Amino acid sequence: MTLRWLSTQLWRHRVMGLLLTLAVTVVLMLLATQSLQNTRGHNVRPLGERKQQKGHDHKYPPAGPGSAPRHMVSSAEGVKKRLLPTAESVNQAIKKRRKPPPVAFLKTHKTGSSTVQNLLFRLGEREKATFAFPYYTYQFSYPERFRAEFVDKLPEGSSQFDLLCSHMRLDLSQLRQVMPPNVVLVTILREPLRTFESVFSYYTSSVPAFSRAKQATTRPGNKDRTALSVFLEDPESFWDPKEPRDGLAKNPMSFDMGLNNEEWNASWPEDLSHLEEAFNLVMIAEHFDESLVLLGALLGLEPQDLAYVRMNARHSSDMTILDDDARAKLRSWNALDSLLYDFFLQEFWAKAEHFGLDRLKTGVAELRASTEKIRSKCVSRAAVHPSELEDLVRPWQTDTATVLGYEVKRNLSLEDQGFCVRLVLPELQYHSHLYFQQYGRDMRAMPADLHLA
Ligand SMILES: Nc1ncnc2c1ncn2[C@@H]1O[C@H](COP(=O)(O)OS(=O)(=O)O)[C@@H](OP(=O)(O)O)[C@H]1O
Repeated sequence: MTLRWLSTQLWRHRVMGLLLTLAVTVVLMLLATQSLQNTRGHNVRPLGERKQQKGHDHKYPPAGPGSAPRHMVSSAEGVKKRLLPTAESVNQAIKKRRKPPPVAFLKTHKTGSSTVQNLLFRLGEREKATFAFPYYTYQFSYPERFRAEFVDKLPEGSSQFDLLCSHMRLDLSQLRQVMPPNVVLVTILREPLRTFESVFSYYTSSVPAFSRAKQATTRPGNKDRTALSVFLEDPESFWDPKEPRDGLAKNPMSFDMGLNNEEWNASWPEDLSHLEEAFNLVMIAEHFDESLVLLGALLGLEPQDLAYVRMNARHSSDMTILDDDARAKLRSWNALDSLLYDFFLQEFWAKAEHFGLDRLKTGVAELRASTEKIRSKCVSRAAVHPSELEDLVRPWQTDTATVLGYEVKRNLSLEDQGFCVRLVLPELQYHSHLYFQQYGRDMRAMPADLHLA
C-alpha cells in the first residue's frame, strides 16, 4: 500500500515536472521569438552608420548607371538621426492580405522605373519577400546580357526568390532559371524621344558615345551647340556598336529588353512577339497611374499600396527642349525604340479595354486619392535640390544632371516616419538597406578586374 502510494506520488511528481518543463520551454521559446523579432527590427541600421567596405569608392563602373553615389560612401551625419523602423511595424495595422505572386520587374533606364521599383521594394519588404539581388552592387553586371549566375545566393530558409527588380539587360531564358514558374513579368516603357533625351542628359559622361559628342562641343564651330545637338548631327561617328557601354546610346529601351538595338533584322519581329508572350504587363510612363492600377490588379494590391512619389526627376534646367529638327533626328536614330513603344502602347490599351475602361477610371481616381493623402501626410517639400537634402534621401547625382528629391515631414510618429522615409527613399539607398536586411552584410564591391574596360 505504502509502496503503491509512493509510486503514485512519484509518478505525479514526474508528470508535474514534465508539465512544468514544458511550460517553461514554451515561455522561453516565446521570449526568444519576440527578442529575435525585435533584434531584426533594430538591425535596420541607418544606412550611413554601416561600415563601408574597403575600396567602396571604386566598386562600381565609373559614373556608370548604378554607380555608387559619393554621398553613400561618406559618413552620413543627418542619416544617424533617422532610424528606419521595420516595414513590419509600419504595417501592423494593415490586415493580412493575399500574398502577391512572385514578380520580376525589368528595370529599364530613364522610363520612370525607379518609381515602380520603390513601390515594389516597399511591397516586398512588407511581405518579407526574398529578393533576387545582384551578386555585385546594384545591378546585374549591366550592360552584359543577364545570366542566372549574376544573382546572389538564395538566403538560408528561403525556398524561392519572390522579387527581382534591379537593372539588367534582359535574357528571358536566364531569368526564368532564377524566378519561380508562376512569376509575373513586368516592365515599363516611355515615349522614346523623352527617354533618349533623359538618358543622354544623365549619362553624358559615362556612355562613351555621348562623352565623345561632349568633347566635340569644344571644337571650333560647335561652340554654342549642346552635346546632344552635336551627337544628333552625326550619331554614327560617335557610336561604337562593339562598345558594350554604348548600349544605351541607341534604342536604349530595346537594348534593355534584350533586343537587337543596332538595326532592324528579320528576327526582330519574332523577338518582339516572344516578349509580348512573356510579359504580363508592359507599363507606359505616359499613363503611369493607369499602369499602376493594372499592376495592382495583377498583384492583388489595394489603392494605398500603389501610392508613390515621382522618383529621379531632373531639374528643369537640365532638360533640353527638342525642336522639330532634333525630334526628327532622334526619331530616326531610335527607330527601333519607336517600334517597340508603339507596339506595347497598343498592347497596353488592349489590356486596359479588357480590364474595363470604366473600372480603370475608377481605379485611377482611387489611386490618386490615396496617393494624395499619403503625400500630404509624408512630404513637406517636393522637387528639392540635392544640396538641401540629407544623405539618406538624396538621389544619386551625375555631373551632367541634377536629380531632385523629397523632404519628409519632421513631426511624424516613428511608425509614420518609417513609412514616409521609404516612400521617398532613392534606389541605391533602398537597395542597400534591403540587401543588408536580407544577408546581414553590405553589398559586395565590383572587383576591379570585372570592370568593363
Ligand atoms: N510616375 C512617373 N511618370 C512619368 N515619368 C516619371 C515618373 N516617375 C519618374 N519619371 C521620370 O523618369 C525618369 C527617371 O527614370 P528612371 O527612374 O527609370 O531612371 S534610372 O534609369 O533608374 O536612373 C525621370 O525623367 P527625366 O526627369 O526626364 O530625367 C523622371 O522624371
